[in-house]
Formats: sequence, C-alpha cells, structure tokens
Amino acid sequence: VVIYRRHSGAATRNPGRLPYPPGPKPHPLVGHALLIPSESSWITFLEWKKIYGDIIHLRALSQNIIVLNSYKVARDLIGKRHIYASRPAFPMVGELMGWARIGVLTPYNETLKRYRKLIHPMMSRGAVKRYVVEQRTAVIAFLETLVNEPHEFHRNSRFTAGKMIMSTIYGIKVDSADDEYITISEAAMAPIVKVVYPGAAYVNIFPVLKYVPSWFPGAQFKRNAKIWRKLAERMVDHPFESVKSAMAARSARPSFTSILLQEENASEEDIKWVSGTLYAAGADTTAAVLATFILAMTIFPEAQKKAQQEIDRVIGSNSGRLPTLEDREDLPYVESIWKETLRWLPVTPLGAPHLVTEDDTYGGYYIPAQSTVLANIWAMSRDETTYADPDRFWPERYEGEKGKDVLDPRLFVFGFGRRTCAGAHFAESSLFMAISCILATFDISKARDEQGQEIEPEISFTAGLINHVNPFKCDIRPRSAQAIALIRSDH
Ligand code: HEM
Repeated sequence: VVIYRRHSGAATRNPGRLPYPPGPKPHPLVGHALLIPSESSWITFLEWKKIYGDIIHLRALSQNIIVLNSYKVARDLIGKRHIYASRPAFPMVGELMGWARIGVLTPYNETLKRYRKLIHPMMSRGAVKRYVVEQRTAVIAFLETLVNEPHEFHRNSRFTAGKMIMSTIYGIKVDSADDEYITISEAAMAPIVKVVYPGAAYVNIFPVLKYVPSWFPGAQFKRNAKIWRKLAERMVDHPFESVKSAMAARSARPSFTSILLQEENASEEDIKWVSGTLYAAGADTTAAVLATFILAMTIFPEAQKKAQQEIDRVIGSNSGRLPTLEDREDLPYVESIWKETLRWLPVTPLGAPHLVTEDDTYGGYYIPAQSTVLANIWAMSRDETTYADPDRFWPERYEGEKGKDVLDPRLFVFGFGRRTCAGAHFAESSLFMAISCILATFDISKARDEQGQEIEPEISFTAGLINHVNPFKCDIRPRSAQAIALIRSDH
C-alpha cells in the first residue's frame, strides 16, 4: 500500500506516466536498501549496467537514487541541466559529523554560490600559477624522500599532498608526517570518505536513526560521529586561526587564505570553511593519484621507459635540470601517462553525489525531483567502446590520429556541470609536475622476494569517496648519481 501511494503521488507529477529507469527488483518495503553495497558500490553498479543499461533507478526506502553509468548520460543530465547542481542531505557526514559546511557537500544554495565565488578567481587556470613555487617545493621534497626512504613512498605521498595543500592554502610549512596539522587532518578525513554514499551507513538510508540517543545500544555510529565532528572542527579551525595569528604578527606567508582575508570582503566564517573545503577536497585526492601513478609504473614498465626516453630527449639527461611545467607541451607521452593515470583507476569513482531539484525526463524515463544522482565515473573509465582493454594502463590509446577520438578522461574524472572539481587546474599543475619529475629521476619496478622472484602488486583499494590503492611493495631507485644531485640542488 505504501508503495502504491508513493507511485501514485509521483504519477501526478509524471503526466506522461513514464516509467522509472530500470533497475534490480526492489524489496516491497525497503526497496533496494539492502542491495546497495556499503563498499565499492560503483563496481556493483557497473555489473548492473550490463543488465539494466546506462541509467539505473534504485530506491532506498523513500529515497530515489539514479545511477548514471555512461559519460554521455552524465554529461547530458548533470553536465547540461542546472537542476542537477545540488547535493542531497548527508545524514551521517553532513548532519551528525558536522561537515555540511564543507563546500563539496553543500546544497546549491547562496552559501555555495559565495564559496564558489571566492574559490574561482584563486583556482582558475591562470590563477593557479601563483602556487607553482610551493607545489614544486613539495614535489622536490617528495623526490628527496624517495631517495632516502623509498619503501615509505606510500606514507610520504600522503604527507607530500598534505604539505603541498597546507603551504598553498594556509602558507603553513610542515616538515614531518607527524606534524599536528597533518595528523589531525588525516584523522578527520579518514571516516568521512568512508560514509558519504547512501549504502555506506545505515543512517544514510534510514535518516530517522539520527534521532536515536548516543547511549542507545547499537548507536555506536552516533558516538563515533561525535568524536569525528570534533576532529573535523579542529581540522578547519586550527590552521585558519594560525593564519590569522601570523597575519596579526605580520609574519604570515602569502596563501589562499591570507589573500582572501586581506582582499575579499567576505565573512571570516566563509573564508574559513572555503579554505577547509580545499584542504579536504585536495589533499587526499592528490595523495591517491600519486600512489596510483607509482602502482601503474610498477606494473607497466614499458610505459615508464618510453616516458623516460621522451624526457631525456626533450630535456636532456645531462641538462642539469628537472622538468618544469614549461616543458609540458613538449612531453606528449608524459601527458598521455597523466591522462591514463586518471582513467586507469579513478580516485573518485562515484564523484560526489548530486541532487536533482525538479522532476525530469530522459530517454523516455521519469526522474523524480529530490533523487540522489550518482555519476559512475568508474563505469565511464571501463567503457570498452571508448577504452579498449580498460584494465590495461596504455597511454598509447591517446596517440596518433585514432587517439584524437578517444575521450579525454579529464572530461569525467573531475565531475560534471556546476559542481565540477574546483581544484582541477591546481591538480593538473601539481600532479603533472610530480609525475614528470619522478619519471626523470627514478626507476620504479616490482620488488623481489627473498628468492629473487618479482612480487606482483595486488590492485586493491581502501574504497570510499576517495579510492586509495592499498599499500603495496615496489622498488624505487634513483636513475643515476646525477639524478640525486639534481634533486638535492633543486631542493
Ligand atoms: C586529480 C585530483 C582530483 C580529482 C580526480 C578530483 C575530482 C573531483 C570530483 C569528481 C568532484 C565532484 C564533482 C561533481 O560533483 O560532479 C570534485 C569536487 C571538488 N574538488 Fe576535486 N578532485 C581532485 C583534486 C582537487 C584539488 C587538488 C582540489 C583543491 C585544491 C579540489 C577541490 C575540489 C572542490 C572544492 C570540489 C567541490 C566542488 C563543488 O561541490 O562545488 N579537488 N573533485
């Protein structure tokens, strides 16, 4: 009866009586709530694509969920129709854990518009040039760690990303992975990225659970949320207060935050949360891409060799310098490696959830207002009609005449429409720089066991909003004594 009412209610707004997009058979009471996996749901959605197609409808109790499994559909809907620009409520992360003010999760409202107005002029293609020196400092420091403690590359890639974002966004220098700024942020981010999606926490599907008192048996999620909320607030407050104190003492280094505080007529609260947003959205994604790149180089040595030959040819192995962003146009193969890194194992496989705010129709289907809309970036990266043999890391797919027709993964890995990644240009410059400098100075290969056998790294993830590859073993060695000297002189 309940279901019948829901449908008949919707039908009044659905005059053409169009069907919902297809999907698995729902449970009569809870819909698909128990079918949506709590982890790596993008892989299940890709499986369902084979049965139901590029657009799927799911229902978790009264919440409609639309999964978009192809680039075309995501571009047509989220990319082109402004009614898809909002975000759903996030009962666990937003409401219980206090992250609603982080821009990535904010609905498309006046606050979000103010946030984006502050971010855009500081993160446009031209504006990110102001961060290049800080980005390079962090990249070179990362190379130094690869010389000194290559087996710690996983931990150091996280540290490098945190250091880079901390110095560009707040002008704060951090020298060790144990620095409080880094440890607090990591502790605050770790649970967030796990519990954003509908199936990842029961309270996301059954929002009424948020009213259960913390002491109630089984309400561990509420007790956790309380602790995590404090961490999130510290992550956002602590560096912001440091910038303000440094500015008062006239010792602040120029940064995203100090410039906004000086130049913009915006409230401190907005600047604080915008800065926190960039840290939250930028540090983990950057670290995840770095680790993915190293994994790709470990498993696919031919691509690495070819890129090194290109760098040696263009820059010269005896030129006494490392690649810079000015070399980018002359390094097309390294560019293809960069694109392939983003596509091979996308670090944000479901992007960030969108909300459609009005009823809509597409391809003969009805999409009800207030549906959560998920762009399955993972499925786009696995589309065999575009990317032959998608599990293979194969930069050559973008080369030559044929390569021109291959979809540039940057058109989907950064999301769609008005909520497209606000840090895409920042990521482009920092990560291209990192990738080209690593290729110029290191050989990465499979580690060997005690019998001298190569260890094949397992490809597995800490699946969440941001998909990190799990730590794996590899062998990282400087290409020459000269490479080490180059890193140290640049440092
Ligand atoms: C390669 C690295 C990165 C990838 C793959 C990535 C991907 C994404 C994706 C998929 C979204 C959601 C887009 C949507 O809703 O459709 C997003 C949002 C966002 N990203 Fe990134 N990102 C990366 C790096 C960064 C960096 C370095 C920063 C900041 C310095 C950043 C800042 C943001 C912000 C602020 C948003 C929220 C935009 C909004 O909701 O309006 N990202 N990113």
